[in-house]
Amino acid sequence: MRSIRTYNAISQKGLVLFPEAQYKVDSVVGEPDAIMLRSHNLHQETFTDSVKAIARCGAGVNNIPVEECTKQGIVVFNTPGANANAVKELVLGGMLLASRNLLDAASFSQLLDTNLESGEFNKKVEGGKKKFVGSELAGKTLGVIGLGAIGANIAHAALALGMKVVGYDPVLSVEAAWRLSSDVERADNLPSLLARCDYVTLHVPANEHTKNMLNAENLEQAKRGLVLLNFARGSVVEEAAVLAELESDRIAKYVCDFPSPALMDRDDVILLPHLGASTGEAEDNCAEMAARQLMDFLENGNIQNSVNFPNLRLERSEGYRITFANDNVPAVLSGVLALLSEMNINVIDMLNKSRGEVAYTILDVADQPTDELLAAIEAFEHVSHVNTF
Ligand SMILES: NC(=O)c1ccc[n+]([C@@H]2O[C@H](COP(=O)([O-])OP(=O)(O)OC[C@H]3O[C@@H](n4cnc5c(N)ncnc54)[C@H](O)[C@@H]3O)[C@@H](O)[C@H]2O)c1
Ligand SMILES: O=C(O)CC[C@@H](O)C(=O)O
Repeated sequence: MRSIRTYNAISQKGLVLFPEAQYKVDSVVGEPDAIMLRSHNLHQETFTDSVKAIARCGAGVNNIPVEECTKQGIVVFNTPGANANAVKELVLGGMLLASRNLLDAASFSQLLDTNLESGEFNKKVEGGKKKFVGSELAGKTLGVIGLGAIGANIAHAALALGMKVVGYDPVLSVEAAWRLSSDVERADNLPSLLARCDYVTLHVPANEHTKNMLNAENLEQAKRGLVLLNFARGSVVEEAAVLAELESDRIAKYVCDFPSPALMDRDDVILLPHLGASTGEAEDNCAEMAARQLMDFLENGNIQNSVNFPNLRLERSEGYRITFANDNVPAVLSGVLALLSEMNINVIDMLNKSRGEVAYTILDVADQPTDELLAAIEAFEHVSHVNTF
């Protein structure tokens, strides 16, 4: 019986995929094979030796100590793209909240005096609406910082709304570049993007390279009246710089999915409670994807959508499977293959990939691996986490 320790409210659509006869899945299991979570912070936690994998139901992995996990041989997964549509729709909502003064207009309507007779009531409605005159998105320029799953979706939706789109993503993957419309203009740096855009939205991961990527220095270059949207993480903007530019009216509105005390009680800030991925559809997608990836890893040793291990998947053929991780140094795989050859064990199929300092191998062999064989592989210098399936 394998066990999965869960944190946060994870959609049942994902959890029910684990067959009850083979998996115990709950929030209290003691020595889990894997952890499944959403935004729970794992940075202060220690992992028992039983933990082989962690699956983040979502995109951001800044709540997981990924480097430490790599050192411990724990494979960390996320679910790329699974909540991208939900975030795209909320960002469009955020743009409209800002451009049409929707929150103030809605509270004005809620507070209308119900005791007025109908003529007076309608006069109040028609008289009040002048305060909420907005502007249209069509014809305006949107800057998208980070053109991955969410950024690309937003860029395409904005083009469909008649906006011009400028993108900035110096580390864009080839696959992401293929998905992107050629109508998205490229900015070579952040000041040039900020100077051209009426709206700017951030969709980068939170890490040491993106910390305070919008800051006092580059926000000074922003077009006056900018609407800034942050549905990435609080840390990607320098909050004090945003507040200063709100004071100077260079930034007209800041729409942010990550409330903080300094941002509260301001007419020019719209705060949402980390709601980007909170749709039934996105929660289902993320949980299903995370559960499938965990099962494929725990049952077959396949790795899909890992953020710290190489991604590799080998269809099960006949025979038995051995997997192992190793430091990415020469002669480890050849040593293991020589050992198999000495023991007269036929390799049916094989896959080996490396990522940074880690390599991972899947070997399908004809004979059932004995404990001695597995121990001999584990005894190789640089090899760890030998498994058989
Ligand atoms: N508000 C929410 O609820 C919510 C939901 C989902 C994701 N997010 C956040 O949004 C982030 C992006 O999600 P995604 O699914 O689009 O991820 P993704 O990996 O598909 O895209 C991220 C993009 O950022 C780019 N990037 C990385 N470093 C960069 C840098 N220094 N400058 C410019 N671009 C850079 C990458 O090349 C990639 O194209 C997540 O990491 C997460 O923090 C928030
Ligand atoms: O689980 C959530 O509600 C948020 C997920 C989101 O922040 C992500 O990074 O995918």
